[in-house]
Amino acid sequence: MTLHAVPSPAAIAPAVVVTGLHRAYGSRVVIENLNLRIERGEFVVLLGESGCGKTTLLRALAGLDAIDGGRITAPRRPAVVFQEHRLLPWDSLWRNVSLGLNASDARQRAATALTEVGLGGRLDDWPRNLSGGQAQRVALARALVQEPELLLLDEPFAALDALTRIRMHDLVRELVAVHRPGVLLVTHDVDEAIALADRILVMREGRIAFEHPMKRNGAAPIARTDLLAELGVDTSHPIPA
Ligand SMILES: Nc1ncnc2c1ncn2[C@@H]1O[C@H](COP(=O)(O)OP(=O)(O)OP(=O)(O)O)[C@@H](O)[C@H]1O
Repeated sequence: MTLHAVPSPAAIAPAVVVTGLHRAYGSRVVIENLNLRIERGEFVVLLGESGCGKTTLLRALAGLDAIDGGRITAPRRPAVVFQEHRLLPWDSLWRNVSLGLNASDARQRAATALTEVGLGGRLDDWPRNLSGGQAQRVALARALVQEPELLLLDEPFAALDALTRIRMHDLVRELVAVHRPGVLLVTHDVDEAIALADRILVMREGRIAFEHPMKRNGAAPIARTDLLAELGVDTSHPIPA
């Protein structure tokens, strides 16, 4: 009889571990002694006032910016989706998606990824023919084709209309459930955070000041008003609908 070893959850490496991260621009400290761990398949959403350091953290995790101290341990290079799609206008959709793949089956893999985001019939189409939501779908396909262990999302839905945004939420949730990367989503949208997060983090002045698990360990969902209060929004006055 042959025994097959089944990896225990503890044997699956986390998507990323950050310890004692420090980042400064000149004398201005932007990230101070920040610690963070994201598991594979975990959807973490990062909120915080403008200027608190969210994008700086994301760019450091993506390897796009230098760090001044601490350590970022990730098994592989993360994939990033930005607010703007950043597709190359002179390349077809499948070439955009497979950029950097360097594989003989690149077109096939791009086709699979485009199908997953609902654009399987558009391989040879061009970025100029896409709506904003479709372009972000292609950007998602381009990220997922790399099979990342960590997926970084920097306000990717912020420029979309409300209905498209909701559809993108559903799509991202499905894709993360299938591919199971760890996810760090930066957003200003409290409802988006509540809709998508397994865990919500609030950053203040370069530190994780508040953390709330959403589904894990049977945790109760956080009330919208409590989250707004954590973000410094005065909720004592009713907000007109
Ligand atoms: N290249 C840079 N040089 C100098 N200061 C910078 C640079 N990039 C960011 N900063 C400063 O670092 C701080 C954090 O910026 P960051 O973009 O990370 O904030 P954020 O939380 O993402 O803000 P927002 O929500 O408005 O995008 C800000 O005070 C910003 O002015």
